[in-house]
Amino acid sequence: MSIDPHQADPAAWLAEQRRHAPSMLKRLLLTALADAPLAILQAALLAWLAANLLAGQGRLWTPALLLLLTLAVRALAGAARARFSSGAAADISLAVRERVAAALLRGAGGTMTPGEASTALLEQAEAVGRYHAGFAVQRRVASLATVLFLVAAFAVDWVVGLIFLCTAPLIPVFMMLVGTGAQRAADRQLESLRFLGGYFLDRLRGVLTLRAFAREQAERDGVDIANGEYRRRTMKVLRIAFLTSAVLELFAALSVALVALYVGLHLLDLVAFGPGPKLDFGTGLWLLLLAPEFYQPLRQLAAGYHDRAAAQSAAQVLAPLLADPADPDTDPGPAAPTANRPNALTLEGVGFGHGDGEPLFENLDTSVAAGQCLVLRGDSGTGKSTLLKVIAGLLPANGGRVLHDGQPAPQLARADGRLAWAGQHPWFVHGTVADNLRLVAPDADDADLERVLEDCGLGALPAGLATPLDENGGGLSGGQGRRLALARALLSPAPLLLLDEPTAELDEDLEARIVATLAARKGHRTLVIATHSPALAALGDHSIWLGGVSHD
Ligand SMILES: Nc1ncnc2c1ncn2[C@@H]1O[C@H](COP(=O)(O)OP(=O)(O)OP(=O)(O)O)[C@@H](O)[C@H]1O
Repeated sequence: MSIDPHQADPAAWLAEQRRHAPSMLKRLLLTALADAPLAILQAALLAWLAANLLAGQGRLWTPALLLLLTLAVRALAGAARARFSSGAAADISLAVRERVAAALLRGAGGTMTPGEASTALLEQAEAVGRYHAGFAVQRRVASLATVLFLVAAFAVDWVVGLIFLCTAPLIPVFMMLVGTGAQRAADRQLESLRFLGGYFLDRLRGVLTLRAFAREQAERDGVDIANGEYRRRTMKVLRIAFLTSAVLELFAALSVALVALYVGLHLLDLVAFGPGPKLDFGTGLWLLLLAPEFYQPLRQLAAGYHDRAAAQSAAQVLAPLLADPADPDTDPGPAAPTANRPNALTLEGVGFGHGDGEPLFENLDTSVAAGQCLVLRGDSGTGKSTLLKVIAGLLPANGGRVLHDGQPAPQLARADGRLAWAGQHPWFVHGTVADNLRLVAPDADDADLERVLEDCGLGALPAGLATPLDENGGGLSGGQGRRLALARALLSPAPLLLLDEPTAELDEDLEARIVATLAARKGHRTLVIATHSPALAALGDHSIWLGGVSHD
């Protein structure tokens, strides 16, 4: 994946995502904060009721009714909290998912594999929502609730307050200790999921080829291995999560036992410190009931700790992806076309090489006026398609620059209809020929569509405009598919057309027709054509030879 993880600060980006559900998160926080005072009240009412029962006093209705009321309010607050929590998680995940989808459509994902893209859209967007509705809220709730419980405990018995104060930090300290390991395990799990997603998708796409070569069993074994690795890494994350909660349960249980021991000894007058005679049965029971409630928010915080690790791993990928300047939140939109349009296309010292290898081409200079035709020629593999991609902004030039109308070239996906592309392996939507043509000209009538099909030698399709096809062009021959892509580019209103071998593998008559069609478009559109065909190359006002050797 070509995303630079240093483009954006993942931690700041992650924190910022709470803006997608501000009111839901506020309501969630309020209902979550209500739990601690209600727990203190519930424990007090229960202790009051028990003390009155034990003392045989008649005032049972008041504490019993108040207790029922508190239990009901607490249950309602819990239900509301669950509702707001799932609502906030869904809102945030949806907003992040929409932005990820838009970024991927703009081409911001660079060379992300399909598996990486689908993981970003599904699991990683989900992890961000889960973190904000879970751990991030619980962190604030736990700190405020802890202070409230401590104040209540210290106000009644400083020894119990001290036990709470000394044992509470054990939980966050332990969480920090396991934190690095948990983060590493979450990263590795996510990496494995991304790999598995891509691997599985690739095999599904190529299932017919695999079957033809009798490779099903070998590939099934491959999927099993990838799946086993994902399972192993998931189990590691779960092991850390379960182990963490088990240790935290132990801390909490020991601390509750300590409070119980102190209260018991005190009630038996076996300890000589603490508030002394003031600690009666009711107060002792209240403190005892308070103890598990005191550790509850911290335990919930710890339980959500692996959600935090998952969200941080997700942010490492999503933050740079969404830091693309064309993000709807940050992009002011494409620059308005300039009134002065001296050149439709200029290459200034353009060079490109894949990775660290030898440059495919360098120092290319040319200036193509609006309405002219630039032809790219050269032997197979010399870089014609690559140069088209650089001109389209699908690949970044390693040197020099490409100017469209005097402006730095936009990426194809962000060109806002200023350029159209017909590649060697065109993509179609699942539908009819008409559906695919109307992608670029929604208002075109059938006569317009039939005319452009005729121009591209597709006048005799079996079902005409209603001919069905799938996304790989299935339903048409390879040559027909490429000509349909050409027809789509011609139908689009884009002033600059980038065409990759539009006459490849055509017989002479069809080639002549395409050449005539493009000749008729010259003057109205600027054409850049990669081709091996001398007839098509003859249209060029300018040509670039790649590979250095001209065979003309
Ligand atoms: N993603 C990539 N990574 C590394 N090398 C690549 C990549 N894509 C293409 N190449 C290499 O770049 C070179 C130029 O490829 P390109 O498709 O631009 O050639 P071309 O001139 O259009 O060929 P043809 O006429 O056969 O279509 C080839 O040698 C190819 O192997």
